[in-house]
Amino acid sequence: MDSALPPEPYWPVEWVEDAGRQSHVPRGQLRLLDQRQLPHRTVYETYTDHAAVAQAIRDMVVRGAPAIGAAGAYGYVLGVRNGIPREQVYVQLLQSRPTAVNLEWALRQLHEAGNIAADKLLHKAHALLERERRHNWAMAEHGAQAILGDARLRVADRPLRVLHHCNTGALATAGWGTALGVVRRLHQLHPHLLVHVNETRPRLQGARLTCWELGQWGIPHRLQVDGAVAHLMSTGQVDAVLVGADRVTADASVANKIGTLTVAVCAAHYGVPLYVCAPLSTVDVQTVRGADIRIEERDAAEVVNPHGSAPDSRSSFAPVGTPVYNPAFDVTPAALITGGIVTECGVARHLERLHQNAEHSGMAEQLARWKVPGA
Ligand SMILES: CSC[C@@H](O)[C@@H](O)C(=O)COP(=O)(O)O
Repeated sequence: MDSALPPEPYWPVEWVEDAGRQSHVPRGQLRLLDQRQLPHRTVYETYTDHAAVAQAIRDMVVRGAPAIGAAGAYGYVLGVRNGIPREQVYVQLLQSRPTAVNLEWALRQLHEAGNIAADKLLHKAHALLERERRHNWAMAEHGAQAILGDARLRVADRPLRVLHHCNTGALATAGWGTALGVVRRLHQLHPHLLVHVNETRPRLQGARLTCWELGQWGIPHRLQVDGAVAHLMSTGQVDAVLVGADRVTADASVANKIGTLTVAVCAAHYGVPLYVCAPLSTVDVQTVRGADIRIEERDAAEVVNPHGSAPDSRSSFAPVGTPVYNPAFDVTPAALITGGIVTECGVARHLERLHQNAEHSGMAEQLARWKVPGA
């Protein structure tokens, strides 16, 4: 496999340099693809201050754990460039969304670098994004090989059928993708593939974004409502489940988009292997148990109106004023992750290999404390 990540037709998070001469003050702006408008409109917005970036993350202009990490890093650069106190910039960005650890991880890389100049911070943000993209690519290879090597998944006379929840493609990662990155690589190696796409209520990341990306990549797919999962599995229509993660704790619990736990329970019940695909930047060993993860609760409008705007009597599914509970994520315990956790260093069933390959010295120590399913 070529080690260079192929270019994407679109970059959801990108720093755009201003024309003109270089200076020690980083010129340029952050450009985000407004994911709220997909699949029908491809609109880019530009950002020159950190508060607007924090708002864009909150409003899900950009979403997906690694992508909000990258956007947050560039937001931090903008804040420092604009002379705002670093602590204020850090806290404001950090508070934009609480569950995905990648945002905190990326912000800390910059905030803990000390009082360095904004142009040096910009280099760090670029390096961070490049590294995430490379890791996605490595993860795709590990995941695809693991699935092709999984004896339970050897099918000859029909497509290999994988189920995916939410969106974990290039849009969610600012690069190749995590779980969908594995799907992309799998499709290159084994084109006889069908992806069952969960629509992913309430924000419909599956229907709007995953179907859009799979369509661009030419990967066969079919959309279903989230409630169809048990039926699909009970009728033998799913060979494996692939999902991403927003935070993986020390006990290998996985926070991911609401509905993942339902998929995992069904998969375990019907003996369908479930793979979680996440870079090590999503592993948070400081959080010991899944129950300790802070789950973001979002606005009621998202549940009663698929476009998320304040519902009126015409746009609301439910009677106006209906009380709503809208947790954005749930937590799947390690016992239900029956395939493994795919990272850029290998599949977490094989802990020894993870240690050997861990790129960063500190990571090996962290992984030693990480209890991995099946290890
Ligand atoms: C590579 S993305 C992994 C997760 O971030 C993804 O599965 C997810 O839950 C995204 O949630 P979102 O609320 O759209 O940001």
